[in-house]
Amino acid sequence: MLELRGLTRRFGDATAVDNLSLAVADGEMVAVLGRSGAGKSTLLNMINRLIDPSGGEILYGGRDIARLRGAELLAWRRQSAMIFQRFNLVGRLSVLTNVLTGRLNHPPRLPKLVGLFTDRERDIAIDALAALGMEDHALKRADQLSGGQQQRVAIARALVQEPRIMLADEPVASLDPVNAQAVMEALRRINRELGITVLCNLHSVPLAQAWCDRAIALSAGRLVYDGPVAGLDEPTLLGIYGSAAALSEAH
Ligand SMILES: Nc1ncnc2c1ncn2[C@@H]1O[C@H](COP(=O)(O)OP(=O)(O)OP(=O)(O)O)[C@@H](O)[C@H]1O
Repeated sequence: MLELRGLTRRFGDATAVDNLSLAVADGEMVAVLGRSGAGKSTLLNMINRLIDPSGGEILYGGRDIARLRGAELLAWRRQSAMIFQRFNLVGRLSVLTNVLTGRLNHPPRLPKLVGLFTDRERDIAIDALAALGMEDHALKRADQLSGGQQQRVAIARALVQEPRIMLADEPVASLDPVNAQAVMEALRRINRELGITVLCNLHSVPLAQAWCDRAIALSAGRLVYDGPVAGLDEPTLLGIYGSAAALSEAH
């Protein structure tokens, strides 16, 4: 279980995440909603420790993640894989090689730096591509794929880290509706079939309602909703987004 207690991040005088407390059970799929600037990215970046909290605790399995250093911090980053809006694949490399780069931080590291992956690692990478319906594309150059396919490869690259949690920051924001659905479906599948906890920042309320069980919503860094996506009725959404205009942008 992931538990946040009084989690806070300030940037100068501004408070991006403000005294946030909540728990996420293993295997949940949670949408993180809120207007632009509400603190969603800061939240995920703190969980992965790309950003250090100003205060509060991030507990996973009873350990305070906010205090990890060195090898323990690297191990945590492997366990809590991040997905970004930009897929950051290397276009001229094959899909399979891109996925294998997700293993670079797994020991032994030296052979991998010169491109030597074991057969087992190749099997893990192929399995990850298969879990995302992408195994037939393994030998193509990454830049030959559509945006949605590239994002699924990026998710496969994250999967080979063998994470417990997937932190997805606007994973479909740059995709057309068809590709956005395919990527959300892929996240849902790895959540259900592999039991990986998914926290997913989304700009689209309908996508959250279609693919997630639970939503949490932030407004100016504060938690303003935490409950089932079915509870996101019009008055609740107006409260989260502040105005009908802001809400209509989230549809
Ligand atoms: N490195 C930084 N330095 C200063 N302020 C920052 C920094 N990162 C975030 N902020 C501020 O913190 C607040 C929350 O930003 P954050 O990016 O977490 O919001 P968000 O909900 O993810 O927004 P978006 O949906 O636009 O990505 C904003 O006011 C932002 O300007």
